Amino acid sequence: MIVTLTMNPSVDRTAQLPAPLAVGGVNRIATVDDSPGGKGVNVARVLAAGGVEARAVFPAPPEDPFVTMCAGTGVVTSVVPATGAVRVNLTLADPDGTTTKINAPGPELDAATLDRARSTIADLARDAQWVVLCGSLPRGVGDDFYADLVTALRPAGARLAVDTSDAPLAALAARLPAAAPDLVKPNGEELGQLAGVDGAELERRAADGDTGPVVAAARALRDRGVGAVLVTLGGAGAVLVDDDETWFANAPAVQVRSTVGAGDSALAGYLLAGARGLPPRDRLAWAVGHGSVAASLPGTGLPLGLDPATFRATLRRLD
Ligand SMILES: O=P(O)(O)OC[C@@]1(O)O[C@H](CO)[C@@H](O)[C@@H]1O
Repeated sequence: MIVTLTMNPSVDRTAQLPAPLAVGGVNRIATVDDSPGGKGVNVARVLAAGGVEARAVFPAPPEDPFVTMCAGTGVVTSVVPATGAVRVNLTLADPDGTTTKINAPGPELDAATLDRARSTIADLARDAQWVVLCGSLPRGVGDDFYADLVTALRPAGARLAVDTSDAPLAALAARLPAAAPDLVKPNGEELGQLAGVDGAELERRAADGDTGPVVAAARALRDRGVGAVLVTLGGAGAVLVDDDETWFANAPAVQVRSTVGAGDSALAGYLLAGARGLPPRDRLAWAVGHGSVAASLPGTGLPLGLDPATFRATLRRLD
């Protein structure tokens, strides 16, 4: 079983605009769609559709519409009882696939909810192959939350993945190697935050075809105890440093309709390939395959049950 934890889940509301977003102007909406989101929820949905037993853990009031929305997707959940309503995150989708995301802060969590979340995840970790800690932390949760959890869950034996950004990511970086996860999945900017280098420069260089700085930063993280580093670089492809192998994959040419959920789908693809015992090369191919299909779907569209024969990334070994 793979367990995901999303401390700040969200109803993802996608407003499809008939014309490009006019900042400061009046914008009309063509259609609106709501789906259950939050990084760990997305990961669990893709895993379950790929045939791997998965469970999404998140705090929410048990009667929150978000819980019903999740049930409608069939994803298995453990709801940690909380009081504040689940946030609504807005995606403004331009006709050309450009997305503008406006993420709400989410409800403040109290100490009792945090304790319940920690004990729920600790119980589930005992029977899990992976525990995947995902997304931003709402108010009331200290920046060290993930770093503390990685340390606390280590004796349970499950492998641990972290996909977050900003302050919680910086807190994790400050605690390496003691709190080193088995897997991190940063984008270029987050890799910069983790490795203490300029992420915008990493992304610029990768977009120009030079993945050298990304590879160097990812390898530096391995040297600091992180098991594997899967870096998603959007249209510039992806890099995986894993099992002492370094691989690059180009981004398959797809018509991008919404990048929301693409990183989560890439992470799920990596885990799906791993669950089949496949080597790093295939883990990266599956990651990129899932990520690119997600990017081709509107809103928080997820690749649910893909045929691996359709993965078209070109891979290059870099070591
Ligand atoms: O605010 P966070 O937790 O960083 O990100 C939340 C979020 O943007 O991440 C998912 C896409 O990765 C969406 O389903 C969701 O709206």
